[in-house]
Amino acid sequence: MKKIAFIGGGNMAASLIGGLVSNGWTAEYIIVSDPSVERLAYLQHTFGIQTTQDNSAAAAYAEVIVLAVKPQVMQSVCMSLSEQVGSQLIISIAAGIPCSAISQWLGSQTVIRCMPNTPALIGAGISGLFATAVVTAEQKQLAERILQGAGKVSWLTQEVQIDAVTAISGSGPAYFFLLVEAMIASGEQLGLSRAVATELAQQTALGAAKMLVQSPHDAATLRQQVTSPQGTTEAAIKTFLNGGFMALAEQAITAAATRSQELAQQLSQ
Ligand SMILES: NC(=O)c1ccc[n+]([C@@H]2O[C@H](COP(=O)([O-])OP(=O)(O)OC[C@H]3O[C@@H](n4cnc5c(N)ncnc54)[C@H](O)[C@@H]3O)[C@@H](O)[C@H]2O)c1
Ligand code: PRO
Repeated sequence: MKKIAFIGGGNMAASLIGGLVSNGWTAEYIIVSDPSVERLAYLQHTFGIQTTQDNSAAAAYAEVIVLAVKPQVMQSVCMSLSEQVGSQLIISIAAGIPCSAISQWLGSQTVIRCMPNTPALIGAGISGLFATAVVTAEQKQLAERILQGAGKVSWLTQEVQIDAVTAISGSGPAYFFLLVEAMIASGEQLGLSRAVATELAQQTALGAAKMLVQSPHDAATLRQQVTSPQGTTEAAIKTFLNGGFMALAEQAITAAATRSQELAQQLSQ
């Protein structure tokens, strides 16, 4: 078991820490640094881990450093840690920041870039991972063990693929939440109470997601199985498709990937 430091203790760090602890990682081997005293108190209370406001102390303690601050502060955080970084494995979860920038700011080549997603909080996430050439097979295994508590892990062969991962699974939960918001609003308009519309939409999302992962059929077949000829589903699906749903979804997801590339250009200069 390795000592892990999380630099930044926000939502995503808490999701990953929750996964680690519930998978049996010793809480005393995890330290998190964050400027917010309240946040640290919450993390300490919830997971029993060590906490500090001093990023350098956390980095010096650890064998693995997980960079979990917002992309906009990553440069200053990394540069202030360069003295403490030696042989540790670095795992960055920041959107848009390339390994080359992190290596340059920290003075370390041993970098894995990772794009998790918020279902990590309940162990149902998926992370896309890219390792630089110097990262060993053993270090890749260690990164997998750290991230598996949060869900599945998928290795990428080219760093540029992280932009697509960000657009599909990183941002993806928000697309489903948006559809559920629209379903609840429509349910209310059609005369249901908000509570009933919410329960119907939530359980439908859960059932559909479970079918997607458990059924041998693909999404299109599952959709066709709900859609009776000239029935109610067909009326809705036709309205979606005639309104340009497929093109709009592709446009939206491409916008996320493009934004990931833009962040990489802006934040790594
Ligand atoms: N939320 C997501 O869906 C998601 C998904 C994948 C990747 N990410 C990436 O994860 C990273 C963290 O995102 P989040 O959603 O957890 O954000 P967040 O705002 O919840 O967490 C960021 C944390 O960093 C702390 N912080 C700020 N300045 C700091 C400093 N100088 N040193 C140490 N800590 C500092 C903040 O107090 C905060 O607790 C981002 O880089 C984001 O791109 C987020
Ligand atoms: N949340 C981050 C963003 O919106 C990265 C993927 C999900 O930028």
